[in-house]
Amino acid sequence: MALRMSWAIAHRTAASSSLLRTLRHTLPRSSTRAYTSRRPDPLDRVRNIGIIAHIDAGKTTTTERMLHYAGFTRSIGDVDDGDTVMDYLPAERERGITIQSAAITFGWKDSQLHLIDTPGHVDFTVEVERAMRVLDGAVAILDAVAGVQAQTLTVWKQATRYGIPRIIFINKMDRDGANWQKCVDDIGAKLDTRPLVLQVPESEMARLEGRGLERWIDAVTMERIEFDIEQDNTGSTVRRSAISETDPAFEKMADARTLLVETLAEIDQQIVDVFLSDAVDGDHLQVPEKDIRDAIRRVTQSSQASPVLLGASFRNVGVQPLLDAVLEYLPSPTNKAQPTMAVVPGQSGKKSTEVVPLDSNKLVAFAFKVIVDAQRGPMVFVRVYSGTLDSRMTLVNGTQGGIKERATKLLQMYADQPEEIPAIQAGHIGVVLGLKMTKTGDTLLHAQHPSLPKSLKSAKKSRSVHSANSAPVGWQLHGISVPPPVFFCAVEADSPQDERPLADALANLTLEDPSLHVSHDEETGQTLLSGMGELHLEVIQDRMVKDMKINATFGKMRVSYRETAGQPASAQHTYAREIAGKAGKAALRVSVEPIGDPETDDNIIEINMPDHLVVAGETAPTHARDDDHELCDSVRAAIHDGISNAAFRGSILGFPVTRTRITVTDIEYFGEDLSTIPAYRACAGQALAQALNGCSPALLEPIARTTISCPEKHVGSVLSDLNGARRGRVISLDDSEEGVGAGKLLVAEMPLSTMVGYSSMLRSLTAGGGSFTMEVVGFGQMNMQQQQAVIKESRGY
Ligand SMILES: Nc1nc2c(ncn2[C@@H]2O[C@H](COP(=O)(O)OP(=O)(O)OP(=O)(O)O)[C@@H](O)[C@H]2O)c(=O)[nH]1
Repeated sequence: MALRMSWAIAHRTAASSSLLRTLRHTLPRSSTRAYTSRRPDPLDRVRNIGIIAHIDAGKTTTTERMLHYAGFTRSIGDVDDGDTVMDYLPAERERGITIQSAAITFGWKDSQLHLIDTPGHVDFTVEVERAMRVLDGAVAILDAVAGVQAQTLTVWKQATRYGIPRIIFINKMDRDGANWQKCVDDIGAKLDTRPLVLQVPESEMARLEGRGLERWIDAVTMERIEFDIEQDNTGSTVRRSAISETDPAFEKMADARTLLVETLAEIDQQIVDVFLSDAVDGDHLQVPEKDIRDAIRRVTQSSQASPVLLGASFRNVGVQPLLDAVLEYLPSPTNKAQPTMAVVPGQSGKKSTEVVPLDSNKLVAFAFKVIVDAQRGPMVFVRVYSGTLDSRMTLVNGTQGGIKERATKLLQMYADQPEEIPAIQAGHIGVVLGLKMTKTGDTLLHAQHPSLPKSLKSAKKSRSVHSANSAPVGWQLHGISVPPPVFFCAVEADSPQDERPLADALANLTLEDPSLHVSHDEETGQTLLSGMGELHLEVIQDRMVKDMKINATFGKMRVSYRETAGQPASAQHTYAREIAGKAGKAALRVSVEPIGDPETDDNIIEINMPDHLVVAGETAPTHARDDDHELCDSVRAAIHDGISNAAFRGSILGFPVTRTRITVTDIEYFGEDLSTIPAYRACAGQALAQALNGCSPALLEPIARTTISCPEKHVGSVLSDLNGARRGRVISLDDSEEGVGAGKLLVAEMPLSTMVGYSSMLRSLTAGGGSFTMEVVGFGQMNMQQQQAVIKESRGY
C-alpha cells in the first residue's frame, strides 16, 4: 500500500480542506491551571513515572519546573544555586548531582503523578535499577547538543529490560549547537525505538536570543504553542492557537503532521485504516486528533515507538506539554501486567523458582527504597501492587523468610515534605514508617495472604529464618539485581567513643543502599567499605563526615580483586577448643579445585556437602533418625556458614574467592548436643583457609567495559591513551552514525584499576567534550608480574 504521499499532494489536500477550522482541540488552551489535589485518584488517573538520562541532561531542572507548574513550589529551585526540592541531601546540593532517587507526588490536571528522579552517574546505577522496578513509564531526557550519550544508552537498556514505555524530551534547545533533528536521527540509530516527533520549533533558529524557541508547532493538534517567557519569566503561561492556511507556519506544520502520521502508519494498522477511510481519504491533515492520540498511546505503551518532545527547562520552555504527554501517552498502573510472585529457593531448597500469580485483594507491596531519617527512623518507600496497605497493619516480609513488622504510619512524600495518609492503595507509591528490618528489594505481604505458605505465616516477629548461606528463602516479587562491588576503602573510628556512632552510621547506610557493603578484615582488624565506584564511595564518605558528623578516617580507595584456586588442593583439620565454657571438637576435610570458564564465569563458588557424618568412626546418614535430624542439619548448616564466611577471604590478599569448587568430606561428629555446633563453623573455616593456601591461588582483576563518546577530532588521543598504560582493548568504534555533538562512540575493555581517575583524564583529552560510562563485565587473569605489583602495593613489600 502506497501510504507515503508526496509532500506536495499532502499540502494541497490540506489546503483545500476546512480542517483547521473544524478541528476539535481536546487539550486546554492554557496550561496555567495547576492542581495540587492530594486526594486519591481513580487508578487510571495515576502515573508512576521516572526521569532517566545521562548525567547533567537536566533531569532535576526539568523536575523542578514540573513541581512549580503543578503548584507545588512557589519559586523554581535551581541546581546551580543548590536550592532544589528534589536534590535535598547536602551531598547532592553541593555537587549539583542527584545521588538518591527521590520520590515525589504531585497533581497535574485531574491526575496524580508519583515521580522518581534518578541519578545519571554510572556509580548510582542501582538507584536507577530500583526505580525501574516500580515504574510504569519514564521520560528520557537528552541534551539537544550531545544527543544520545553513553549513559543514555545504559539507562535506556535498563528501561527496556523492565519493559517500560518511554517519552523522550530533548532538553537544552537554547544551547549553541542544539540540533533536534540530529537528536531524532541519533534516537533512531542508537535506541531500540522509533522516534515520533510531536513538536517542532517554529523557527529553526532555535535559540532564545535569536527568538523562536518560545514558539513551537504541535503536530498532533496542528496548533502553535507559545511559552510566554517575557511577561511571565517562570514560563507558567502557555498559549495555544490554530495555524490557519495563510499562516507562514502552515507548511511546516503540515510537514510535521504528515511525517507523524506516516511514522505511526508504519507500525499501527488502525491508523492506516483511518487514513484510508472515506472521511479522511488519504489526507494526513484530516486524520482526527483523537485517532492520532490513540495510535501514539498504543505504540508507546507497546514500546514500539517513543513520542519526542522539545524543551529548554532552564529557560522554562516545554515542560507543561511534556506533563500533558505523560498523562496522555504513558500507562496507568491498570495497564501494566501484574507481576508474579516467586518462591526463591534457599540453600536447602529447590533449584528452580516457582511462580504464583498475585491475589488481587490482599496486600502485596515492593520496598524500592529505604532512607534512614534521624527523627523518623527508616522510611520505607513502597509500591503497592495489590490490596491496600493500611497504617498499623502487620506486614510479613516474604523476602526475609517471614519476619513480621508493624507499620506505624503511612506518608505521601512531596520531596522531603511528608503528609500523613491513612492508606496506600494498589498502584500507588508511598512511605511506611515503623519497619526496622525491611530492606530495598523486599516484598511485603498481608499476614493472611492466601499464597503464603504456613511456615511463613507462623514465622516469629522480627526473627529471620535465613538459611545457612544467608540466601533468603521466601515468597517475593522478583527483586533488583545489584552488581558486585568493585572499589573499597578502609574506615576507622578516630577514637573508641566514635566506634559506636560509626557502626550505627554504617548499619543505616547499608540499609539504605544495597550496593554498599561493609566487611571486617579479621587479619588487620579493619572495617572495609566496598561499593560501585570511586564517586559512590566518595559520596558515602562525605555523607558520613558532613551529614552524619562521624569522626572517622578513610583509607585509600582501592580496586577490589578476586582470588581463585590455581590447582586442586585439600586439607584435613581437627578443631578442639573450649567455646563458651564447653569443650568443642570437630574434624573434617575440605578440598578446593578451579572451575568455570575464565572468559565467561565470574561469580562462581560451588560448595558441596556430604549427606552423612562419621559418628564414632562409623558413617551415619544425616537423616538416619528423627532425633538426629535437627542435630545433623545444624552441623551441616554450621559448616556451610563457616565455609561461606571463609570464602569471602582468599589467602593472597583477603579478597573473595571465586571460580572455585569447595567440597567438604570426612565430617567427624564428636559432640552430643547443639553446644558443639560452633566448633564445626570454626573448623570448616580454618580447613578452607589451609586448602586455599596450598592451591597456588591467583588474583583476578575486575575488567571494565567503557563506552566513551567524544568529538571526532579527539578520538586519536583517547585511543592512544587507552592502548597505552590502560591496557585497553578496543571492541568497537562506531563511525557509522555521527553523535549529535559527540562525534564517535568508542567501546573498549580494560582492567578497572587502570581507570581510576579517568573522568578528569577524559576531560583534558577531549577539552571537556567527552563523556563515558563504565561497567564491570567480569574478572580477568593477571600475569605474574602484574599480580606481584598488586600484592606489593597492597602489603607494602
Ligand atoms: N542551557 C541550558 N542548561 C540547562 C537546561 N536544563 C538544565 N541545564 C543545566 O544543566 C546542568 C545540569 O542540570 P541538572 O538538572 O542538574 O541535570 P541532571 O540530569 O539532574 O544531573 P544529575 O542529577 O547529576 O544526573 C545545570 O547546570 C543546569 O542549569 C536547559 O534547558 N538549558
